[in-house]
Amino acid sequence: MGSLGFDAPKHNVLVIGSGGVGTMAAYALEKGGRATVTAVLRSNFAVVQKRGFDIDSRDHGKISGWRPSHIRNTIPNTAEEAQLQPYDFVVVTTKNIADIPPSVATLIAPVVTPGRTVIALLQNGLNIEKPIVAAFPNNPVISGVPYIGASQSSLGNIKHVNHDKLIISPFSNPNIPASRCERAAEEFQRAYSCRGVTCIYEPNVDAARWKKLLYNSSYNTVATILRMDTSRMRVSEHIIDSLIRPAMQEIQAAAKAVAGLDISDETIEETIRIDTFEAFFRPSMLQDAEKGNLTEFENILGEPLRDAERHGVPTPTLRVIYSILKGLQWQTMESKGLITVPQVSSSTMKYGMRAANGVA
Ligand SMILES: CC(C)(CO)[C@@H](O)C(=O)[O-]
Repeated sequence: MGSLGFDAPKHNVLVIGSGGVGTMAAYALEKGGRATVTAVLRSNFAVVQKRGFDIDSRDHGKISGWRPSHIRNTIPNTAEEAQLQPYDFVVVTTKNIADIPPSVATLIAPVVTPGRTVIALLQNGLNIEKPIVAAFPNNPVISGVPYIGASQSSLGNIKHVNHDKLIISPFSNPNIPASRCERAAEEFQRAYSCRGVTCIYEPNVDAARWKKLLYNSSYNTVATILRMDTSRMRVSEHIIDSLIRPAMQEIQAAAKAVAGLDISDETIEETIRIDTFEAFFRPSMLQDAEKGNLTEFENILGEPLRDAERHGVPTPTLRVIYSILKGLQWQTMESKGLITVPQVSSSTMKYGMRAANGVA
């Protein structure tokens, strides 16, 4: 295990992304005492450099002025910055926007030491490991499925409303022994574990990922379309009965057909009630949309939908939700200048035309 650096007193860990999930991950890793964390911050860098994070956490209480061991406003380059030690773990907590570059693989390339760095994807969705395993064939890639309800309410202010439960699993990588990926996942689970959080090792990555999709494919997506918190959806009843539960049941059928998993009806009902009424929780995809950001709808909904359709599972609810979200993503791309639509009507302006930059 020496080549993974697991014999060192503390792991050298890089956390990329410092919103709710990333900051709480950095906090748990430092609190656990087995990691020295460097966090890569973007929009909140100046604020956090000056006064640290203010965290209001269900598990850790109110913490003022907290910073991880090191913060940076750029992704390091371990080949060019001679003073940097190779990272044992690179933890990715950014949103995974599969349809728009730069990809996660491009983002992390400068910090992955071939054959050494363990890449931990603390992100939602399905098949997210595929491009990472392809780009870094000799590095273990591990899965983190967060249940945490953490968000950045304003720059440097983190609100964390659900108990932090993180499910860690090895992704399969045909190029390296399964036991190496398992040991990497177990070691990360140990490093993340600290008083207040529940970090669980789940050997079956499909079980962890499909179960979380119940929530993400339904609540995240419908909340984004309706701009509505999950408490109001439950009060309405019909949103649950005609959209949320049917979407979850389609994920349940897909999980069975695609991965052989049995998700019970009881699990669906528990997932419908996972947020407390008092939280008036706005799922992360809705928060992204409200900030005018692109959403990770392809990994959260597109991938399970395509897998389901390949296996002949009927998915009428998910298909409609997906099509609307694809339209919303198109609008966001236009507002960000990623798509240019001609403003003057012409003979070339027609159904299916490619927009000026070729994206349509
Ligand atoms: C816990 C959760 C599934 C529901 O609030 C969500 O907030 C999350 O992804 O942490």
